[in-house]
Amino acid sequence: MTVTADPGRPGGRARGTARRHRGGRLRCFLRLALPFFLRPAGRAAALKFTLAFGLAIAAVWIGFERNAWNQTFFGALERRDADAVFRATLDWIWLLALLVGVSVQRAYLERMVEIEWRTWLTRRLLDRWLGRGGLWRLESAGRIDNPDQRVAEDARLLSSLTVELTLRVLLDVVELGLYIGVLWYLSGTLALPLPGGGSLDLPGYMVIAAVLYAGIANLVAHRLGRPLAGLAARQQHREADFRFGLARLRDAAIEVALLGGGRREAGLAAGRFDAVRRNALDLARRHRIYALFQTPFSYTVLNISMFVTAPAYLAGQLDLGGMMQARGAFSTVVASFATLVFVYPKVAELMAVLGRLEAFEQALADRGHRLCPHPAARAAASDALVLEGVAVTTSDGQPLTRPIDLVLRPGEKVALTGASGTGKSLLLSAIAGAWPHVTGRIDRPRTGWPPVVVPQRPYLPGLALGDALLYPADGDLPESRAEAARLLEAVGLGRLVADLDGPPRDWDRQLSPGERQRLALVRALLRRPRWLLIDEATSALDAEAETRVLALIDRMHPPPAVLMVAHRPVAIAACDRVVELYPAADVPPDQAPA
Ligand SMILES: Nc1ncnc2c1ncn2[C@@H]1O[C@H](COP(=O)(O)OP(=O)(O)OP(=O)(O)O)[C@@H](O)[C@H]1O
Repeated sequence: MTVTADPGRPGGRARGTARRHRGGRLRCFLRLALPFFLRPAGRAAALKFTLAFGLAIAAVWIGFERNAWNQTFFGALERRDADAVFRATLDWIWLLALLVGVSVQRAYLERMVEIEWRTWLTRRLLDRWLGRGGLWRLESAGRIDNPDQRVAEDARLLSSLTVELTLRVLLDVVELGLYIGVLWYLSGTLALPLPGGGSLDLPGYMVIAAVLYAGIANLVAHRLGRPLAGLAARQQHREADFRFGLARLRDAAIEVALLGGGRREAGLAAGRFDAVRRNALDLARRHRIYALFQTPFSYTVLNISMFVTAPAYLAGQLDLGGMMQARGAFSTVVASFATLVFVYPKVAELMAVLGRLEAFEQALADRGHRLCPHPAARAAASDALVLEGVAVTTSDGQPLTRPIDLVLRPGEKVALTGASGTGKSLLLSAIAGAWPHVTGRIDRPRTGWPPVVVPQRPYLPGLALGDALLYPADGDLPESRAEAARLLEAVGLGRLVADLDGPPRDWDRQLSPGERQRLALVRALLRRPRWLLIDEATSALDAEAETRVLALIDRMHPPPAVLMVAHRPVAIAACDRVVELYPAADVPPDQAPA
């Protein structure tokens, strides 16, 4: 979770959305829809959508038939015609069965389209976020809040809201097309008396009235409902913060228990939930304001139709039956044309979702934060890692370390030391290409690069041990199984050999920090690195175990070149030489007063 300014709050947009421009959401929508619906799987989904639309129209037709059925049934009853009543009853059963079948199948097809599109969307976002280095790029830049929510929740909402709204609007268009001609015909020509005498002939006046009435209603809906999009975006943001906070607690369960922090965590989580609640209240208030317009509008459409059709009846253009028919047609035209009034809250939610996805896509596409390899790095002419005047800076360019020169040749082992917080881990990350804020020149060796890195915090995915030791490669262990077993024995984890082919386990929770560090080293050595960057990877081991584990590196053929961040004598002694890193603020030793 990167806490950024609330989207939705005036003047408080998330940084990732700051460069949003007009039409951005539409372009983002097209980018997320067209490539799917143009490919074969998407075309099949589009076909399903078309079928769902056809079934929705069929449901409208069945509705008409069921309406007409009333006349048949009650007419037969009135005539006391038992045969006709029986036939009408059979019709009723048949129409009901048809309606159930059509409705169920339509809903199923809609779900299918949603799932297929969401699957494509999710894979696309996962690939761009995780597969192409976006995860660390976005996290390190702090550019975007809750990317996990954008992948999990926003992709789901985008597909379901779009399918639902598109179907609804298409049906409204069909109904509008069906009824507008009927209404025009029934309207006839109204002679409007003019003040100075004479009259103005107004053809299709009911259509004009319906379009004006619905048009104004759409405008009012837009005006009243506009704040809903911002509020919905803020709600999604806060819900995600709340959920992420709870999920992160699960990783720190034992620490919270040992610190006795349960009550405090409950308070903190309640505080985050309070932000959810406050915005939910704002949202509810805005929905109430909106409903104060939408509800009377829905209820009065039929009544208004009475007043609109009455002049034609009074002028003798329509009989009572015609007026009733015109009322139905007028209401349908208004309701279809004023579709925005009915769907605005969902449109606002869709806008919020699109805004979040657009910001996510923009942040992912921002090559300004591309990390691997960073601009300072280039391939060396020689087979050595060469650093010339390299200094690490903060993301806003403040120097953290004094420049350093270093040449690391194959098979050499160099310890990188310095006070805590100097920037040793960041320098290692910069060499590996993961920290872009660096000055000076880094020449990567010609062969054997990229390096294998053993980070300070060992990360072991919750896979079977064999797979966790292959990570990030994806394959079978058999080739290196014997080697893995030998290394596990060598680092004192022989008891885990049986787990190599065992079920997935949560290694991060079930092993001690020292055991995890040893596993991380085993994993690194299994990759037979030529260049090894180690960040205090034996800090949790006792001196004897540390010596034993580090000796494994020397026994490799050929031994890798090692740059190792180290604080402790055992690790430093295992290296050929020591390079010290100083904070930028320190006075260089040669300039220090005697
Ligand atoms: N992702 C980050 N974003 C911003 N600042 C960071 C980040 N990681 C580390 N820093 C800051 O950069 C400085 C150097 O951090 P670094 O982890 O490189 O220190 P270190 O020398 O490895 O420390 P230690 O020996 O305690 O592990 C610290 O002041 C730290 O707060």
